[in-house]
Amino acid sequence: MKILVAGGAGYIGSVTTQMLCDAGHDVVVFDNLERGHQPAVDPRAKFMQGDLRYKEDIKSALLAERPEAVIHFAAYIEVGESMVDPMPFFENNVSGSLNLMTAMVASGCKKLIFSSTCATYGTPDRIPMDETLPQKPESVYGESKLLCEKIFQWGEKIHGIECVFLRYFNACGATEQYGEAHNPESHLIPLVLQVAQGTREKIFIFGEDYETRDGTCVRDYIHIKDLAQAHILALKPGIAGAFNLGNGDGYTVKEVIDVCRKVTGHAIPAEMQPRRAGDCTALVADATKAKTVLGWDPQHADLSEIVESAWNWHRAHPNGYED
Ligand SMILES: NC(=O)c1ccc[n+]([C@@H]2O[C@H](COP(=O)([O-])OP(=O)(O)OC[C@H]3O[C@@H](n4cnc5c(N)ncnc54)[C@H](O)[C@@H]3O)[C@@H](O)[C@H]2O)c1
Ligand SMILES: O=c1ccn([C@@H]2O[C@H](COP(=O)(O)OP(=O)(O)O[C@H]3O[C@H](CO)[C@H](O)[C@H](O)[C@H]3O)[C@@H](O)[C@H]2O)c(=O)[nH]1
Repeated sequence: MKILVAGGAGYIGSVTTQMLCDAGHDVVVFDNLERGHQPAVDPRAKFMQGDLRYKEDIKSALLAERPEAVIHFAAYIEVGESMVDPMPFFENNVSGSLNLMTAMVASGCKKLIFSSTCATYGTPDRIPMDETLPQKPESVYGESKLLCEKIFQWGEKIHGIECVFLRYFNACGATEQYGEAHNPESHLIPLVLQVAQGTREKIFIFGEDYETRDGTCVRDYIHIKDLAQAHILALKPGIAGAFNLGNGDGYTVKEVIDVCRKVTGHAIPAEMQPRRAGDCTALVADATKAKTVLGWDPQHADLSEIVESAWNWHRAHPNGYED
């Protein structure tokens, strides 16, 4: 298939592009490079620099390329940042998505796969979390993603654009070629690995007073190769709706740091800090629907293996994509 990947120069987009190319798809990456890296774009894909906030950029890209499907990763992604400076999240995530859907209608593209998130649920009433839970986001980031889902649902109903919402839990890990290089970095595992690499003195733990087994937040960490695989499966005609993507194993922040200590052999000093605004207590997936409907079969569920893949990438690329 011919596929346009919006945000394909970013972390999850780069690995998904790599795996789409491996599977023989014809890929066009559309990215403004504000948070992504051109060297992270698989050379087998065509690269187009453009910004979803500018209607004409995406409309002309879709009219020129006429992809059969769009995979949409392009967004601002940090929960903490969204609680300090909220409006850019609505501008980029919501109006960018609105412009994308408008351009898809104009170009006749009938399939969208959207990077949604477990942050759209907020702290759930029960764990593990399936797709029937109410969506009550606790952060601006989560709210912005929920608004996108709603826009896309109307696009599906009225314009017949088949929409898949992949609600990821916490993406992590790397392939040999592509890994996580956000600047500044905010995600737990790469920050912990920076301590092991000696570029950061210690890791701050945001909150020790949550109602969890050791007081720190619980998350479900999922390898980006497994995430990427779900996008490929979701391309199949007839697949639509929301799918939670996680392993179903919850790890506290302290447990993640311990796994990183074992993998790296580094002591990794940690210091307690107050809670970070917008963080939910515990988010763990029930991915039964993805397994049964998509045929999704995650292959890299072991957290030590995930951390090891990230550690290998960071050691091979100590300056991320800046070399
Ligand atoms: N990383 C996670 O754990 C996680 C979890 C759940 C959902 N998600 C979602 O997955 C998607 C990808 O996340 P990521 O970690 O790869 O993020 P990322 O920041 O690495 O990648 C996002 C990419 O989109 C591009 N982009 C942003 N706004 C753009 C715009 N207006 N026009 C064109 N390009 C634009 C950036 O330059 C970047 O290359 C995001 O939508 C995010 O909300 C991520
Ligand atoms: O220096 C740090 C960084 C993070 N954490 C904690 O580690 C956990 C994971 O935090 P991340 O920043 O790595 O990930 P988030 O769970 O905040 O967010 C990720 O998953 C979300 C869904 O929950 C969103 O989709 C978002 O895009 C994606 O970045 C949280 O409890 C956070 O408070 C720390 O204690 N110290």
